[in-house]
Amino acid sequence: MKLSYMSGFGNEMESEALPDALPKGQNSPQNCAYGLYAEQISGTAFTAPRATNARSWLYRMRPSVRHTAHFSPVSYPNWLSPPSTGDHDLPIGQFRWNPVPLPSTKTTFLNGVKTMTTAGDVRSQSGMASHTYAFNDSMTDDYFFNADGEMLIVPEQGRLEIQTELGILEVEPGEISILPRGIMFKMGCVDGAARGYICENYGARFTLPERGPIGANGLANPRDFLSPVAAYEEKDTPCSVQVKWGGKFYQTDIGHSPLDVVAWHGNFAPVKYDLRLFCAVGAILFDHPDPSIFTVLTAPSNEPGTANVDFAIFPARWMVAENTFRPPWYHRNIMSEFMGLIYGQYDAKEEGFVPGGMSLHNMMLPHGPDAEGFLKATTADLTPQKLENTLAFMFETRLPQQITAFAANLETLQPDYIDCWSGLEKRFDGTKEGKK
Ligand SMILES: O=C(O)Cc1cc(O)ccc1O
Ligand SMILES: [Fe+2]
Repeated sequence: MKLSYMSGFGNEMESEALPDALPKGQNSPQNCAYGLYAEQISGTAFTAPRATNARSWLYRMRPSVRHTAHFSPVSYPNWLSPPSTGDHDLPIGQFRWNPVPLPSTKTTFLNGVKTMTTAGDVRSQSGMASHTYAFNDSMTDDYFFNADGEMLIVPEQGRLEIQTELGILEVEPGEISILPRGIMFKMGCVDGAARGYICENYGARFTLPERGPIGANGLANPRDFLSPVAAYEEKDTPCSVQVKWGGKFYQTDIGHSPLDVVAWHGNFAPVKYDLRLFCAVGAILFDHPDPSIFTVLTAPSNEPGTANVDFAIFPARWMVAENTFRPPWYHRNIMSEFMGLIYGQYDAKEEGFVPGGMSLHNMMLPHGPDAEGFLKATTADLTPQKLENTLAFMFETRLPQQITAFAANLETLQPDYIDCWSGLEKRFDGTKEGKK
């Protein structure tokens, strides 16, 4: 399906699926056109500063409150939120997993989300969770919203059709989407099966990082973010709305589709972004900058420069640095790094980190290129070289990430991951050249 989008990040947009469905010059007229109800959804406190204030006005067939009186509990046992309880004796360490297998039975998105790590506290609205998803069945009469946080969706396999209150997005591997907190949607899979990653952000919303001396352009450019145009679903048959709220799940019945928004305006809207449009900036003489140079989106905490969670990528790019160890240096990091691979090969790992796979290098735990990668990088001819067909990413948070029991027991966990560094022998032998 060829879909239309509106361009920009965080700017005011407006869209109507029927002519003149949007009120002119005001938000809440005595009567809205077409007999629609006006409803505001706010994504920040009413009084948040203008720079961060986010809300949208929705003109819909029925107000969202038109559902049965009760929310009854439902269970998605593999979708977890922090703080993790009872998991405190889980091992720390460097972890790497092969991809979760695609489901062999009919599985919808909500059943296909599996939490790998959690950080912070969902109820105090700080921290994040890293999930994988794998599903093969589209949601039809059930809809979902996440009151706990926004969801950054990173497909690795299979296109997604995400029908939201504000319109429809199609998102393919190489693209990402942010589904704001509270916005209702149903998730469809276009290609039979879909797999990928989710960062559920409980803190302040993702925004674009400051560019500092980089200037007014580069990195993720705002015009490349796309929001959907209004598209309503008129369906007057029994449906169900599932909710994630306070780390738990609930459902309520509703006699119609909640995606009945005919027109909307505002700056609180789903977006998608093609990571291949990221304008990478890097070293053009020697060394390589910290990976923060590849930050696509950052969700700030109250401590300046110290993100609740950053989303960084390692895209195709030229490597030109002279007399330089070009892959990531060995490091220990106060922030904790959950990584995934969308396609290709990551330059710090010669093997073992595969598309759909995941790794976790937690707070202050050492890591870096594997032994083979080290050998290759220290003997390479340092001509300009293009890293082609590669796209890895990192969810990096200031908080430690606790792995879930699901992740610790996943059959795709690589028990011998640590061995990828065991070939890094002592090369010091008292001579300046070191042992070869
Ligand atoms: O661990 C990783 O592979 C990600 C990473 C890359 C890099 O170039 C510097 C630091 C860092 O954490
Ligand atoms: Fe790292």
